[in-house]
Amino acid sequence: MEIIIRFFIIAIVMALLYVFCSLIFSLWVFPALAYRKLKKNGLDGPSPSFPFGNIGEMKKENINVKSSSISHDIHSTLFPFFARWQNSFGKMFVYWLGTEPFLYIADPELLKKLSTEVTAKNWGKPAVFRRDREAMFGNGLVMSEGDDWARHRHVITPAFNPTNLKAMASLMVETTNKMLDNWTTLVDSGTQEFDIEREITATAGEIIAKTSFGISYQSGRLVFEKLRALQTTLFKTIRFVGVPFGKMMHPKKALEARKLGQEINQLFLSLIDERRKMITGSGPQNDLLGSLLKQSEHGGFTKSLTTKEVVDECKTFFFGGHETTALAITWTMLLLATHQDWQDQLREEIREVVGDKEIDVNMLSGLKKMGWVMNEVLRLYPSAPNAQRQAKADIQVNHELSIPSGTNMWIDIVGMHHDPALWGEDVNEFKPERFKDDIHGGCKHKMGYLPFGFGGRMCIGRNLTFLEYKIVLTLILSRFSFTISPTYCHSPSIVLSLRPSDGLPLVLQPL
Ligand code: HEM
Repeated sequence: MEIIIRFFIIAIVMALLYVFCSLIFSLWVFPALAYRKLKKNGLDGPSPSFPFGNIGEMKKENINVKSSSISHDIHSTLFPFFARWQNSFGKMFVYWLGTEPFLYIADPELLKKLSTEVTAKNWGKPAVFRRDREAMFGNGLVMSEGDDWARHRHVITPAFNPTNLKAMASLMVETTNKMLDNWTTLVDSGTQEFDIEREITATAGEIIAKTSFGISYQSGRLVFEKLRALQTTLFKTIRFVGVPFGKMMHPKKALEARKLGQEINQLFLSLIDERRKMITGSGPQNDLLGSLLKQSEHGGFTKSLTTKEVVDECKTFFFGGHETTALAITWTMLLLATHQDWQDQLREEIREVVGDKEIDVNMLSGLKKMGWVMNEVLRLYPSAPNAQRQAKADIQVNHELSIPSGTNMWIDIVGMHHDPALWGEDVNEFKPERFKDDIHGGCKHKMGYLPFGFGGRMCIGRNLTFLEYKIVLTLILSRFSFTISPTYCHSPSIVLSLRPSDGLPLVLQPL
């Protein structure tokens, strides 16, 4: 008996020792070794402290600046710590989120070199974010890696072919007109001020619900509400991403996020179930969900997605598909409200290109100035303000830089879009004409303008966005003029995407 007890105690001590050593290695030794390797390249950065890394400084400086005047110099207000560290360490340095070192990159030349060294399939996403955002994206296209990513991308790409996009256009027109009819009724009954962010987000939500999932906004509302609640739960609390056991600092929020994630999964599972029953019929199944299901039923082993993967893609598209586009249109409305000359120019262009005719997809390419405006808005206010990567193997960039496998990278898109060295001294001014004869807007480096990301992992939905952006804006500008409300407070903030913290109140006037 005594021997058994002794054996039992030794086993427990060994197990505890193993857990302790694993923790020390994963939280201390491995990150420190990776850091040393990075530093050998001559990289510097702010000094971290255990176990928070540089999170303390970042939180302290991250004050939500609200102002009645509108400055587009948002990098220094959104990321004051990055702006400060750039001044001290340059456009590439190492900082720490908890016990995870991150290579900060705002140098387009380095990105170009990395892109030639690493193919899309071999780029990973930082494990720390994959875990943190699991409830939101699961292992959908945004977060998947390697062969999984290639398979998902292969299955999803056909859903965005020009024929499918064209078929979505009439639903976009119909849904936008419904919003505008409602605005007309409200203006007639005395309302002048509208929260445009809320309006556009609801309409973009309705568009994605109809075009991607073949459901009404009403049916999709529960999903939207839960996704929004999940987004707020995940991104609005003081978070400790990368800090060991960071989720335990907000146990209630972590549980809430998990529960919301499971409820959203369940909602999508019933949606998929219903569509699976329909797919045996011969009706058109060319929306996103129809395409995914068709592929998973008939795509063959190498091309198919499991039901769990289809759910993850649905979440990714429900969220990514409406929020980013809605925000691009919202920021455009702000910039046009404060630049009446551009509002007039776009209206004139619409008169010339569309006239009194119904909008036709083929006309949209003629809206050149609208394209410049969109590019300039996405430069100043990129809906996706950063991109993240993780090296899946050692990367050697010429003889200059050696990045060890496992290195996390943070690509500061806002930082590059607001860099005077790349754009000139007028970098923070709204000047759509930059894009007149140049798709890079006169940026001194082709990789300095990345609103839709880069390389093979570039945004899969960008053509859908161009289509929706031009249709919604054309219809709004044809029926309303707008000015900024005196109650507007300029306070861009990041809740995963870049958004106006307090909405966008505009005063509308029917034309
Ligand atoms: C203004 C609108 C949009 C912006 C600014 C935007 C921005 C981006 C950016 C920067 C990336 C690259 C992220 C990275 O490299 O880590 C990306 C990827 C992605 N976007 Fe978008 N996006 C927009 C609209 C859309 C729409 C409408 C959809 C879907 C309907 C969508 C779905 C995706 C997906 C699935 C990926 C991951 C692609 C991959 O990794 O292969 N996006 N987007």
